[in-house]
Amino acid sequence: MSLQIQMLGTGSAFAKTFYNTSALIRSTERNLLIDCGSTTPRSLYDIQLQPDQIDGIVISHIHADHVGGLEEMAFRLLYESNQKKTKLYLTQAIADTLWENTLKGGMYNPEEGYHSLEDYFDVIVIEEQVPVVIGPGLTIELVPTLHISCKPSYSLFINDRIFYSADVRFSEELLVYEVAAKRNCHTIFHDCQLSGQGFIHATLDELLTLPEHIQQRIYLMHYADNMSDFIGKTGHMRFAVQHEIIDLPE
Ligand SMILES: O=c1ccn([C@@H]2O[C@@H]3COP(=O)(O)O[C@H]3[C@H]2O)c(=O)[nH]1
Ligand SMILES: [Zn+2]
Ligand SMILES: [Zn+2]
Repeated sequence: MSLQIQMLGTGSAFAKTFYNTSALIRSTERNLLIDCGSTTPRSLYDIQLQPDQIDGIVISHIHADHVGGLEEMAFRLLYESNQKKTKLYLTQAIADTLWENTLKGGMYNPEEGYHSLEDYFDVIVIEEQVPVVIGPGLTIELVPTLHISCKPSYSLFINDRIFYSADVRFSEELLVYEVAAKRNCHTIFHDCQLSGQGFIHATLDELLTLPEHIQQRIYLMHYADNMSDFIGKTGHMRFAVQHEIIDLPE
């Protein structure tokens, strides 16, 4: 079973030379999008992938750099792809707030029969910390992690062996004990704030405190436009490169 991840974007919320951080998991039978930020539809256009070629979208939290492209995806499926609905994987906490506080403004249209998230997406509510089968050889698990204290936010385990942080504060406990020791993840995609204090994201300095054997598994993502100033200064960690396709071991 072949599994690949293609980084659709590797930039922070405010980056202008990189798209918002988002990834495409490509398994033999499924294309699963992790997050769909404001710039994600443009990135999909670059790689010649149409919205109707995406089998599902999993949402980590509702900042615009992670969900700002959902309205375009849904409207294009509706008006350009014969009312096709894509699967939307999220927790109940995210589902409630995503519609009421983010999408309803542009998408509520009772005259045409569009009242809720379910009118646009095939909504699949998933429990926290319960692996869900997406397709043959592909499972995901959403685990609650700390980003903005008042907002629900999740990181992902893919097939239990790949960790994708989305947006999190640095947590040595999570990375050393859960991700590395307990789950023995071979590949880690982690957000990285390159400079300044990390109030809501992991900073490069914090990630550099991790042991070498964990750093070696880390691809840095969600970085700012000055990323090139930090090439060679990331210890044993690599920068994920936009649009690169990474083969994931079994
Ligand atoms: O309490 C807050 C709320 C937001 N912000 C900024 O807005 C951005 C929103 O997307 P993000 O989560 O990728 O990154 C966030 C930060 O850059 C912040 O610094 N502190
Ligand atoms: Zn973000
Ligand atoms: Zn965020």
